[in-house]
Amino acid sequence: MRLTRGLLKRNLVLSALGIIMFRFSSAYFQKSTIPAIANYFGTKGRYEEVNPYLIDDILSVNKSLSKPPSPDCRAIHLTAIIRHGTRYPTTKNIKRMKRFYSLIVNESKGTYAWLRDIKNNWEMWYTEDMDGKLVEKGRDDHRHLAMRLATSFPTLISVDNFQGNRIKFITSSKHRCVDSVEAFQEGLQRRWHIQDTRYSQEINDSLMRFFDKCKKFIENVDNNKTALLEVDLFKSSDEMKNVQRRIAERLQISLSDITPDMVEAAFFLCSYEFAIKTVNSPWCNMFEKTDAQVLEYKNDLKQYWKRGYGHDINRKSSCSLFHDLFRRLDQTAYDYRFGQVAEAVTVQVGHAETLLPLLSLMGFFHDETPLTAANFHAQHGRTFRTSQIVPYAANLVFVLYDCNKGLRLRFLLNEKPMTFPGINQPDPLYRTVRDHYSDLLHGCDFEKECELRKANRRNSEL
Ligand SMILES: O=P(O)(O)O[C@H]1[C@H](OP(=O)(O)O)[C@@H](OP(=O)(O)O)[C@H](O)[C@@H](O)[C@H]1OP(=O)(O)O
Repeated sequence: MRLTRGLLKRNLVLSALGIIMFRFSSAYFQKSTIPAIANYFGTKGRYEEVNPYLIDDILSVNKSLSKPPSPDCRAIHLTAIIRHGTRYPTTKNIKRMKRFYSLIVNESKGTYAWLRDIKNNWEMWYTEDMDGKLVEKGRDDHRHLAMRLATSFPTLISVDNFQGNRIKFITSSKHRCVDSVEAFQEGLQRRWHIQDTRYSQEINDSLMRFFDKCKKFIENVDNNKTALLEVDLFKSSDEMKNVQRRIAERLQISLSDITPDMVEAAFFLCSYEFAIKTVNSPWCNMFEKTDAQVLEYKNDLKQYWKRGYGHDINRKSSCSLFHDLFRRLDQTAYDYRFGQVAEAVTVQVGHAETLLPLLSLMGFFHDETPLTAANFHAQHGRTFRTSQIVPYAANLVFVLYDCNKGLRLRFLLNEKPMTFPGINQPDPLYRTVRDHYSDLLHGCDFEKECELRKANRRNSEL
């Protein structure tokens, strides 16, 4: 009897050790497939790099998220504004990637092992029809996000609310967003083990692609070649020239062939192979950390001047989404006081260029010194770092609570609590937030902000 008990104990200890070793080795393996430059991919970065704990357990949640501000508080509404999941490159970048790959195959004389690997074992598998479509990993991004949010906010993201049509879905018309919403709904169905009752979604580009409807943005930024002057200046900066020179030397290709666009195409190949296939491909060995920091800054300059603080109209074009958010929160506050909350949850899916202007309008990630081509070295500590703000499936979550002392508003970015700029307390009273943004709430009129002045209109009519 004692012998059996001893054997049982030994087996239990051995199997526990086996589980620990397996988890350690699989976590180690997963981490070892992560390129050293994975934190510099900007808007082409994985969500997992922003929340590394998800690498070990994709359904892991931060318990503090679901803890109400105080025991007397009850969550009454949640709005989530989410970027689509991981996608294929756009056609523009697939063309560049193809050009660079053939340059390597036909011209490179370099002898690095990773270079031989690219030339002998890697095949160009991207095709132009992929054009930014959602990939399977991108569906998983949204399925898992839905499951985590349902775990964190079970009284709001619930079967009853889902089947009672109190969870509303709104999306950009782009296929990557429509497919992301469907994946989000699949995630909820899996979480609750319910059959495939595909939920409807509202396609609303006025909300999720407001930048396409803002004449002043289209005229002054989208179609204005000088709007991204700082990006162009940085592409011919010494920092970029040094990256080009180092890449040309590693590849043993003429420097004149290694343009900034070609270097970025190789950088994107590394980021897409990793984001789509979770492969640390030989493309990543082409870059050192210093190269990646320069290419990250180039992308941040593009986002800053096209979607962020660079031009006022970038953030003003998001006035429609800003007002829509606070209209929903106000409506919930009213419904809750006088009856049942009709819309417990709103899930809105858009793009990096949906989230960044809204974050800028609300004052998040505002560096004292503007990002320019000339201050790359001074901006190493910048807060406007898209790698940390808008990876695939990035999400802004606003949760409204009813508490004894009044309504409170919690804000989470990528499942991390954030304080509103200028309101240095977590879960502030909702009226404090409304007071803080009163100028925007009483102004920020989309039609007025986006109206072309007569002079501009005369030019655009010429
Ligand atoms: O460099 P690409 O062509 O990938 O740029 C895309 C945008 O991707 P991002 O710059 O954000 O990585 C894409 O944004 P997404 O959030 O939908 O991925 C945008 O919709 C697409 O039009 C391209 O932006 P661009 O400003 O037109 O280059």
